[in-house]
Amino acid sequence: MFDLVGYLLISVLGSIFTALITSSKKHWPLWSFEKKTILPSSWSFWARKADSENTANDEVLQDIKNLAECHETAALLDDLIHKDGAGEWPPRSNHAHTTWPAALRPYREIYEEMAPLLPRANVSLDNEVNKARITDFRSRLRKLLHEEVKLDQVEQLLKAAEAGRWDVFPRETYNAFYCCIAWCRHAYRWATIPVVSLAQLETTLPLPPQLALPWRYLQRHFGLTSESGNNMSNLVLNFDPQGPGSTYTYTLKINTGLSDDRITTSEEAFARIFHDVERLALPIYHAVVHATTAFARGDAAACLAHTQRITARLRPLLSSYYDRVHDARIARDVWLSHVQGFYAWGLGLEGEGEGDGDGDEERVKFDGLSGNQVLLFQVLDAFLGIKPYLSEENQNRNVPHRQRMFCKAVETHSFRGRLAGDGLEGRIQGELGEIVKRLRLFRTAHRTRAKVYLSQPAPERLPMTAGKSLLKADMDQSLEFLDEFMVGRLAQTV
Ligand code: HEM
Repeated sequence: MFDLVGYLLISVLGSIFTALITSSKKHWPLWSFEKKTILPSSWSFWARKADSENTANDEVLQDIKNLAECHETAALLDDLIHKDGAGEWPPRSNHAHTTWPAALRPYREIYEEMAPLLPRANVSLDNEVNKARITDFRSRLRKLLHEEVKLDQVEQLLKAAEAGRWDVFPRETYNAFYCCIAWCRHAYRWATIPVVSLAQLETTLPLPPQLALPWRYLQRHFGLTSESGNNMSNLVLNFDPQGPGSTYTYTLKINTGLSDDRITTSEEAFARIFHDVERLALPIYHAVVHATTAFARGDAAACLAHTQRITARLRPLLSSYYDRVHDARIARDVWLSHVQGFYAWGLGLEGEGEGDGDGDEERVKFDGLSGNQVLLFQVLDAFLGIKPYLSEENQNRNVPHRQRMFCKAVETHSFRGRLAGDGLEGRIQGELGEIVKRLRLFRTAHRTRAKVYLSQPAPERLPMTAGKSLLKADMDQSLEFLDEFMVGRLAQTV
């Protein structure tokens, strides 16, 4: 009897809450939850789902949309998914270029033609040979771009997107185009893989207008200032959900045509981690939003359940790193030369004309991609109240604006410092401590593994990481320099 009454009561209250969060209330920041009001809500539904690996993504996406009117964190996550993700997370990226607007298709066809010319099985240590390779690659790419691309038509499309005409330039096509332009820019930058010291020592590099002009629009859309690509443009968006097979297809490649499949499988295994991390992170972002919202309305039980979901989901997510960043999946002796170099950048101009060489720009050094741009770690740090790893300048260069906004909101609403030490809040505190422990474990393992990969011999080049550009004169000093960042971050992870 009690069960029935209790059930009815909970159902009625649940419906009231659901009606509230799906109501047309538009001013969520003004809608503050009354402290200590316990409202049954969709939390119990999601808490029950905590163990189910296969909770459908669209249920999560719909729930985030519903919550968007309740809390700033949900609104910003929803905005990120809608605008940068083309409605999904990881972001949708349509690489079926025959479906692209006609003016954009030559870029992908040029990629197909140039990609096999980029990698070399055997690297030369002779500067003259390398100079010829670089000059030849760049002039061929420039020629194709000049002959095939109708830049005014491309610009019309980019302007249409900027004006919100996503019917003309669908967001998932925009994402794949971003990836394609980023690939072409990095290919032009290095012109031969493995990367060689001659190219590393360049300080500026005027890019062909067909690669410079779209980049300005694309970077403006994503709210970024760097000349280099980033974790999103080059890695996460490089997976096509419409490819053959049940998994996402790895699309634009660095080492096309090389017969050593240790190189090609290592390249793909490395890239896939970044896509998988975002795929597995969606339920974590969702739980972060729920836990934050539950705390705001004073519902400690719900907050605890959602915090437990984060801990539970972290294990399989971090396994995508632990299970792949080792020699059997990503071969140590090929990663540095054949994979990592492409993602670096290490030069640039910043300012008015950005790369058009008219003298209004200031010479700066843009770093390339790094794991330090991965959204998940930034969200977890923000949630735990740990200050951001990247400086504001580097965030603005490499972390898309809407990702930054979501992290900022999570940081603003971080409640770790406001919890009581006992009762349910004490248990939340304990659960957050568990997340910190897992992050510390990751950072400890990462420190060791990164060092092993970076200390492989690569006589063709100078010490460099994609995330920190050219380093010290020798590898020992460089590793020491990098270790300071990693040790420093470990010390902050408390
Ligand atoms: C063999 C591959 C890798 C190497 C050699 C490597 C190396 C490094 C180095 C040297 C740093 C510190 C300097 C900097 O900020 O750029 C760093 C930072 C970082 N890396 Fe990696 N990385 C690798 C792969 C990954 C992967 C696959 C992830 C995650 C999916 C990742 C996540 C991070 C994060 C989050 C940071 C920022 C510091 C922190 O939060 O602990 N890295 N990495």
